[in-house]
Amino acid sequence: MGNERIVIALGGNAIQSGSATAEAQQEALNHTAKQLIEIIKQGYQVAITHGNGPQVGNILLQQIQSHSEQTPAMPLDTCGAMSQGMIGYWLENAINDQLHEEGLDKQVASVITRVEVNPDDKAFSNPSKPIGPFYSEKEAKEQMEKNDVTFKEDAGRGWRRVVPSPKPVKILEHEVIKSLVDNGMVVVSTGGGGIPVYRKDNKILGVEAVIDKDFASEKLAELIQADKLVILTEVEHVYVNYQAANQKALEQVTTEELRNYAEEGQFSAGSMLPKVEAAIAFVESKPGSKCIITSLDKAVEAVNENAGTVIKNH
Ligand SMILES: Nc1ncnc2c1ncn2[C@@H]1O[C@H](COP(=O)(O)OP(=O)(O)O)[C@@H](O)[C@H]1O
Ligand SMILES: NC(=O)OP(=O)(O)O
Repeated sequence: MGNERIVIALGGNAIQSGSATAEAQQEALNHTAKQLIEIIKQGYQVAITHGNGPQVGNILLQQIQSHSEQTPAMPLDTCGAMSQGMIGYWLENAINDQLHEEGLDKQVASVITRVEVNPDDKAFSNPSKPIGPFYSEKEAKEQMEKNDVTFKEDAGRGWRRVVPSPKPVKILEHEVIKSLVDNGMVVVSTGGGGIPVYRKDNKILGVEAVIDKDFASEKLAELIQADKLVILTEVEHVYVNYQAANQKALEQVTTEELRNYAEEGQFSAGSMLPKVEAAIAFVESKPGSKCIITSLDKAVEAVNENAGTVIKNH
């Protein structure tokens, strides 16, 4: 098991579990890196991806709030690139410190990753990806009246701005990422689902959107021929009847069972549903592969299939 290749997708709380200050996020990532290092120590080849919903939303707000002729606001694709640089830098520091502390002779690198999307994706006319801070319903509705922005309720947690989230089609840097992993590097890539780009007249152009990191991580896992996709989030399991009196944790589940639960509407759009869809797509793309969805603190047990929701073909 230990020499398997795994893609580990870090969810929101692995980066920002409380305050949004640089110090607090770096602290959260130091904790995350401790889990990652335990996995690396077991001999797994690890490619790390991460979300950027809170961070890219905050960067966008900073652009809007300080916009002037001298300090022009940057577009959303560029904000995505900034979030990759920022989180990649923090992760490099955190993982580097842990490698050093454990005396492991390994290097960590982060790759600014562009992900091609279809400019005609229907998602461009239906913003759905929650980013940035949470607001009350009243605040959200006031902002929607004043500005040309959309807010939606996010899985019972409050209201957030939503932006288009086209499906990832192609990871432009996947060969670079694969060759780094092949050479034993710990690689951080595809941050925030990748920077959304499209091709026009043989040129690559950025587009204002935020790709779902679970879908992009699934694509990466396929392209680098990973054995496992591990999605780390806030909850220890995927549940049916989530938050109801008869809530039940899923421990071992087939893609067929999971698809049936999804069709029953068991998983919220924009939070658990993309993870479930990514899990099904990955497991069905490669015989014998598995996807595990669990919390950050269960990551070490989960890679060995001793915790979380393990999704498999049969
Ligand atoms: N059926 C379900 N089982 C487990 N969690 C669910 C379910 N439906 C919705 N959720 C919500 O999905 C959240 C995870 O999605 P999200 O916060 O978007 O992930 P990320 O960790 O990638 O930022 C959980 O914290 C939980 O609140
Ligand atoms: N880009 C993205 O999916 O980010 P989150 O996982 O933080 O929402």
